[in-house]
Amino acid sequence: MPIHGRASDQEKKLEWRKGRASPSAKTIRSTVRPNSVTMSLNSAPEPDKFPPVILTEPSGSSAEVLLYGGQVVSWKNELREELLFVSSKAARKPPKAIRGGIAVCFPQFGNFGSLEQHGFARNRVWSLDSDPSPLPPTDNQSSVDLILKSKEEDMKAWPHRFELRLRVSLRAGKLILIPRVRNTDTKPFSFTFSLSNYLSVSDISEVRLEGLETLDYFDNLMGRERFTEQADAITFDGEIDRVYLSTPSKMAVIDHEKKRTFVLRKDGMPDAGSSTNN
Ligand SMILES: O=P(O)(O)OC[C@H]1O[C@H](O)[C@H](O)[C@@H](O)[C@@H]1O
Repeated sequence: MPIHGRASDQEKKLEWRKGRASPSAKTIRSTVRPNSVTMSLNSAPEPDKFPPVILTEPSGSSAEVLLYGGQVVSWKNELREELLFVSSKAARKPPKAIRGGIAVCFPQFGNFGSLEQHGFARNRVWSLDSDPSPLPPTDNQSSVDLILKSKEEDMKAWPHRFELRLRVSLRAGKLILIPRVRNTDTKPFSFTFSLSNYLSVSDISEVRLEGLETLDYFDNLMGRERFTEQADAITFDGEIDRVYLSTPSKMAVIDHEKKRTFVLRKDGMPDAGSSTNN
């Protein structure tokens, strides 16, 4: 039964998940594009000592990226409309992860392993990356490069040396995230990874997700049992928490009430999670 009636600040969250090994750098690219959107790099000091990086671009859109978690916590279009959801209860400092925006889950997605839910990268303080090569240097207005390196304290739970990089670039109508993992250890390691996008939508009953038809998925609400999607598009009549397998490079989240479509594109991450969160 569809849910009717308004629920402000409801969100639709999509996750992309990947697993890889081998001692080399791996680039994964994902782009989220609403109907239209664009970003400058400024630092505005905040009392919590983790000043956000503000990206802007000429058409007036903007994004806010925190060193805490390497997390995008705001993306506004040229009309200054917020496109991402962040929980009003989220504290933007350790030790708790920020619930919302675009969370970087590494080296574990969800509870697919023995680490804390979604790994530790989302509640560590990242640094600005001064050497993003081989990616070309960015302009300072609309992109930022961040890095998280392995620390001794994390080696107890996950004994691998790594460098996790993230480039966030704002363009007209697009937000592009390029994460890269480098194994700086002497032995291979495996990991799972996701960029968890909390997209802001008007009313979840007015939203449909296209691109996952006929795919197999694990249903986290059914003991991770495997099913095959039968619907033409995913709609949300209640809580959903699934991981779809071998997903296409393009998916669309259509918000009928806001008359807005998010087009999600990805490279290098085979699976996609779909869940509702309030
Ligand atoms: O609340 P978080 O730790 O950020 O996780 C949010 C969600 O992430 C994934 O979608 C999991 O499959 C869900 O079970 C979980 O609720």
